[in-house]
Amino acid sequence: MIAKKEIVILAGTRETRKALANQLDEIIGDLVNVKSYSVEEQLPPIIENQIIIFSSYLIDDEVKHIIGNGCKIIIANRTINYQFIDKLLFLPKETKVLYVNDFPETVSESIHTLKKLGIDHIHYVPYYPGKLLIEHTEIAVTPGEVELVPPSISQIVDIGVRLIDITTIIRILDVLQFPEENGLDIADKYTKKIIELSQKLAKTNNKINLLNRHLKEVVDGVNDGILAFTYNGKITVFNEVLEKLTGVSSKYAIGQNIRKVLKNHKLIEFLFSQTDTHDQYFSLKDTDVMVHRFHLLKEQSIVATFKNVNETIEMERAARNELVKKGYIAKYSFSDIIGNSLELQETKIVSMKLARTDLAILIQGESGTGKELFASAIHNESPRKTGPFLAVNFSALPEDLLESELFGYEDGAFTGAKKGGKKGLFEQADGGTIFLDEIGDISPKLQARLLRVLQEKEIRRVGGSRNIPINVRVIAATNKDLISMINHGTFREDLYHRLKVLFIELPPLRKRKGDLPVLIKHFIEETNSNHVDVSKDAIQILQDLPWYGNVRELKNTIDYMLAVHDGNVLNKKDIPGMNFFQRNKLQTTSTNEDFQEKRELSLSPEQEMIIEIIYKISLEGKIASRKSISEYTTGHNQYFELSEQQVRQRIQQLEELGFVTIGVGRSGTRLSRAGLDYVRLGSFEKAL
Ligand SMILES: Nc1ncnc2c1ncn2[C@@H]1O[C@H](COP(=O)(O)OP(=O)(O)OP(=O)(O)O)[C@@H](O)[C@H]1O
Repeated sequence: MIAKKEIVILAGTRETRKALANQLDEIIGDLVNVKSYSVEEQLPPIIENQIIIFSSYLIDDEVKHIIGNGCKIIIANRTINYQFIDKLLFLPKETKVLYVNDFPETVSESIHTLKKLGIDHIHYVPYYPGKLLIEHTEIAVTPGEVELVPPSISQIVDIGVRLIDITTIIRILDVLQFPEENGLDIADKYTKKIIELSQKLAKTNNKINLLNRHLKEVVDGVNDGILAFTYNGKITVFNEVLEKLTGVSSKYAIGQNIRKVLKNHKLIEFLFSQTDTHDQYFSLKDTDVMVHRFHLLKEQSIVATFKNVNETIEMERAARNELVKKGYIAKYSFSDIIGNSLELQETKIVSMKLARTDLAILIQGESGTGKELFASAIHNESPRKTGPFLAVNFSALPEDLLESELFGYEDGAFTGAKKGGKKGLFEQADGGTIFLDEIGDISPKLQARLLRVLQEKEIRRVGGSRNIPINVRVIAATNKDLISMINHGTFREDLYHRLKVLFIELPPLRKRKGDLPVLIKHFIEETNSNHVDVSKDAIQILQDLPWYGNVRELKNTIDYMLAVHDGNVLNKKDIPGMNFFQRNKLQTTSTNEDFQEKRELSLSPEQEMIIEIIYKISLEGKIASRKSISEYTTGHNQYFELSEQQVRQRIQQLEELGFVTIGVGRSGTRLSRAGLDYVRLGSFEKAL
């Protein structure tokens, strides 16, 4: 085997030595052995009879002492390292860069090569150690001499050590006396490297195109018009929405000067201005838009967005409708309020008339009489029926929570406040109705705030400083006697008058028992149990009950009976036991109730029934003994069935209350004056 020929590389620095040795190894390594030394590391003793490559003529002085006899010196022509050239190609046009190398000669040589190779879109400022930095640059470009870059420069583009050019390589082969084919082969290898670079660039280019397409789709997909232009006025982004808004095609607009595309001088002035940071309204063709813009300092560009104002209003409306969907909807209308009694019919007729005004309404009525039902029906009958209907219950929430629920809060109003603040119910009910349920439970602090809202028709969020106008109709409801609260100083009279511009009083169910059969039928139908009937005696017993819990209690009773009944009929056995029912009218704040009211407060339905029985028995001329009372209950209503022992207990209680007197021996029990009054005043009209 013939020994491989050998060449020696002598370079100034280790970096250069390694890079050049690698390069030659890669290209002609299969033909020659490559040895390499650098001045910076250690040079060999005298070299004789060798082909020596100098990395540059500049090292001549430093290496000439080791060059012995019979050596052939080739000074390498060096060119830019094509592998990293893309780093320069990606720098924007006209970028000023500091070109850093070790000597003035290498610097000017390199810059010359770069320009000759067509990489002339950037502006090179020469720099080598010892040179004064006069011009300010942010980017330094260096062929592997990173440590020579002045520390003031933050961004370094290392384009790698300059490589030996193809002419030098061909010369080396020539001196080594390789045949011509070898040279061609090498040239191909060299070209292949350059093609690889092109491939790399093409790949990057593809990626960029893809990214650009993607970005264009994103920008076009956005609902707003988007515009970007350089400080010189050249348009770089012009999306589809903006095409529609302006009637100008993006193909024409992009690359064009903004002044040629948008004719509205005020708009252009606004887009360029740096002082006014607020958004502004403009008219584009026939659309009103809200324009927002910001500067991209690094890109020396301005970006602007154009929002269609009509669409924004439409969006707000949709958001409001969404609110309505989320339960802020008035579910009932007057046709849902069941009952044929004169009392209810009259109340409905008056309420319908009041609905059509825009005035505040106070609804008074015992619990379960349908106050919320009426409020909802009034809203649906009012001109605000397409707006939201929001209900808030003053007995359900603590004061602080109620305050922020009602009036909303600003960002950071309190710990845990949602970022960006929150709209309160008054703001959310804009254009609609707010129903203030159990208004009698409102705290003094909230009374003061509510009064101000009703007076000013403005709200101020918790922690906020601006007043927000509101357009809301107020319907309040209470089962408390607000007048007596005013007398006690617990309810503000001025607030009362603001709430009670109009007034509706809902009659309790016991005052309109005629409504019971239709209500019962309605509640049965509501559960889709249309085939179910109610027996006559069950209806009779139900009508006898005092219904202190009103229609809600009746509804619950029917639900119970439907749950426990067998077959197709609700019977008296399905009526729940006495404990199921509300025993008396809920405590109201009242000071001047009459005697009748007092008795209602203290008597349970069972006690009322016993009084009625005693009265009946005495009407028949008989003695109301424990036995006869007990028998009476057995015959009439199994749910009030009382043993003699139970009767004894009950009449003792009634005696304590002053409604009966219990005679000694066989004389039985009689109604007292109060007991007789109770029956005669007719707290309930029915007879057992
Ligand atoms: N006339 C009626 N017709 C049909 N359903 C009724 C009627 N009155 C009340 N209801 C029903 O009775 C229940 C109680 O009514 P609502 O909640 O409106 O009473 P309320 O007076 O607001 O009670 P509270 O004061 O306890 O809040 C509801 O289910 C309602 O639908």
